[in-house]
Amino acid sequence: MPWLQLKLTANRSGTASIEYALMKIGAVSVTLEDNADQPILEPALGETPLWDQVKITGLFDANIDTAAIATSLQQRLSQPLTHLQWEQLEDKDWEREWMSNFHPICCGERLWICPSWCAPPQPTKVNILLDPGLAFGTGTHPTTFLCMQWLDKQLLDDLELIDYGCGSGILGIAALKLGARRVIGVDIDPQALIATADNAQRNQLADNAMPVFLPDNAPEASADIVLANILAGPLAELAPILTNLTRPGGKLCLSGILDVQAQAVMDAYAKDFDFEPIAQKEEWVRLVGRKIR
Ligand SMILES: C[S@@+](CC[C@H](N)C(=O)[O-])C[C@H]1O[C@@H](n2cnc3c(N)ncnc32)[C@H](O)[C@@H]1O
Repeated sequence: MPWLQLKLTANRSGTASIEYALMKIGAVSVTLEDNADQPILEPALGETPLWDQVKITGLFDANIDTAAIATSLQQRLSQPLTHLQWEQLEDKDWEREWMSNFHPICCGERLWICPSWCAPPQPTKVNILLDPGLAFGTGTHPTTFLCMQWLDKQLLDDLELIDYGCGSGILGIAALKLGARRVIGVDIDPQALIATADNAQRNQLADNAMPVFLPDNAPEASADIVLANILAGPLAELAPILTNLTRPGGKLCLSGILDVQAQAVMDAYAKDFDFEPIAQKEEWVRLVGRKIR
């Protein structure tokens, strides 16, 4: 079934009321995007909290009366709306749309990520077979790639790791296939825990090699390496927890951080960690620190 998208732009102050009005008049979803190529910055780190100009898209069933919807939207708002644009959107299997962009990826000397439906191009390398399902983590995103590149260079034999914010389980599974003894996966999203368990099985890992937990149920025992690819704000907030989970002398690998946010995140961990030089891919950085006490 095709859909209709109503597109319009608004300034920052008008966005919330338009979003609310669109939902009230029957939009099945509302999407907000930056209209001026400004980075997403998080208020917790003292940066600009929102974009100045926002592109708003309301998604509607194709059978609606577009003129009636536009009138009804305008009646709910105090500011006049201009440049309303309707576009048809063909239906697709949206949950699986990303699959067409997911190809085998080489992450260094040893490690490859392969979609579960592809034959590995280098069968003798360490291939991670992956179907992220509805969870984040295919390696196509720079934040995941930076962590995979780091893991590729580590000697992990017999080490214990924690993959905090495990998503598809990609990082923990890679660590296990590179020789780690055990990885604990933690995520706030139950879908991620399912995806991680499925991917661990797909990669023929032993049943108990990567147990997964919601944060409240996660074991408090520390590990040799803690990986966390989340976002700068949550990483800064999680500093006490991730610090406790890293053994003295152990390493913490943080990703999901924009270059402009790196210092603020390092500051949150500075008391307990010595950081290596920052690695960067596009506007994203990876921070690796050794726990000094
Ligand atoms: C960017 S994805 C990373 C997934 C995967 N580790 C990777 O590197 O591709 C971030 C994951 O962290 C999870 N997450 C976000 N906030 C969290 C929190 N406070 N505690 C645990 N997990 C969290 C999300 O549900 C998501 O699965």
